[in-house]
Amino acid sequence: MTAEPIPLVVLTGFLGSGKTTLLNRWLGERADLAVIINELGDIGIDQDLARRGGAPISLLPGGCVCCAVQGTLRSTLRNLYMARAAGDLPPFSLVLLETTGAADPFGVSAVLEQDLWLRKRYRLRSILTTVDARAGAAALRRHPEALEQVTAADVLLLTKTDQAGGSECQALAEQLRRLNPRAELAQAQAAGAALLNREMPRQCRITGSLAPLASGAGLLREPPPATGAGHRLHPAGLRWRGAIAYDRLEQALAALRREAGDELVRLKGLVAIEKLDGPLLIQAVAGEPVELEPLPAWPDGDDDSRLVVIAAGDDPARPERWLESWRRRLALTEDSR
Ligand SMILES: Nc1nc2c(ncn2[C@@H]2O[C@H](COP(=O)(O)OP(=O)(O)OP(=O)(O)O)[C@@H](O)[C@H]2O)c(=O)[nH]1
Repeated sequence: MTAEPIPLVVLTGFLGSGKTTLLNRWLGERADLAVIINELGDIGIDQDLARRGGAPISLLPGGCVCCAVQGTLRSTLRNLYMARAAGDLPPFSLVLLETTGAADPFGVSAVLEQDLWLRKRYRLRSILTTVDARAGAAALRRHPEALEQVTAADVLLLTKTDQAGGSECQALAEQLRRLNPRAELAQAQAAGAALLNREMPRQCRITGSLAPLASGAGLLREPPPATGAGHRLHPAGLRWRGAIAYDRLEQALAALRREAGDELVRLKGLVAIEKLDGPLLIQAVAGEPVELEPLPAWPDGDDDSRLVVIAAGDDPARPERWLESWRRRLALTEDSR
């Protein structure tokens, strides 16, 4: 085999930090990408929001590529390579992997390092990490996953700078430089898809938890999970049929946020609303206001309403309970989970 390995770029960043938004922009700028989208839960929303264009998009639901679905990442990369070689896919020149917002990017590089077949055919080109200019500092304090993503980055991309004050951005930028002095720091808004071509010198792999370093620097206020404890971020999803009235949706959202408090780190949904043709896209990041956007049509003809919530904490069953309350509050009957 003489062909050059295909470059792989990892796009990571904490939950809701703007990965899919950036991915969509880049998909509009270049047509030579193959994309893999990894989602924490079984019900995907990002895949529906990703601008299709001509790019082949592979979906990896059900857990993080760094741990739960490492095997699926391996087979997805193999399949992509074989399909390209057989001419079944356009001759893409780069694979862009959007991780979940909870992923450890080193777990992704481990997949390539440990698999000889893949190592000959793919080359990790760079790790790009989005950091929310408003919510990023709190995420770094609360979630070890956010810290891992920042420390692993070759490029740190500040998102939502349009919503943050200058001093807020400045303070976060200084914190990021301290945490990862090796990484380049840029505004996501100014980062064009040409960034994907940049070859980053590969750093040595850091093994073991980085959390003690950060705790020492006074960055982590909450204890990190014990080694091997897995993520403390838990997804749950619900699908149902039937449109609901807009005011009932508003009430249900308010009740969900009251019940969940600051354990709710991410909420995404596509919901059928009475008198609307397409779905209402619902998004919220931590304590930020809920964003609602009517879409003109249901993606891929799948017109089930669906809602995904992601909770932080030690009780993996909590988000299921929030969705149970949601279902009862809205009297949803045709649950097709
Ligand atoms: N104002 C503003 N909003 C943004 C920007 N980037 C993303 N958002 C909003 O932030 C929310 C989350 O954006 P996504 O791109 O879905 O974030 P993500 O990192 O893919 O989210 P997960 O896949 O759930 O981890 C959405 O409501 C976006 O519209 C930005 O630069 N400015």
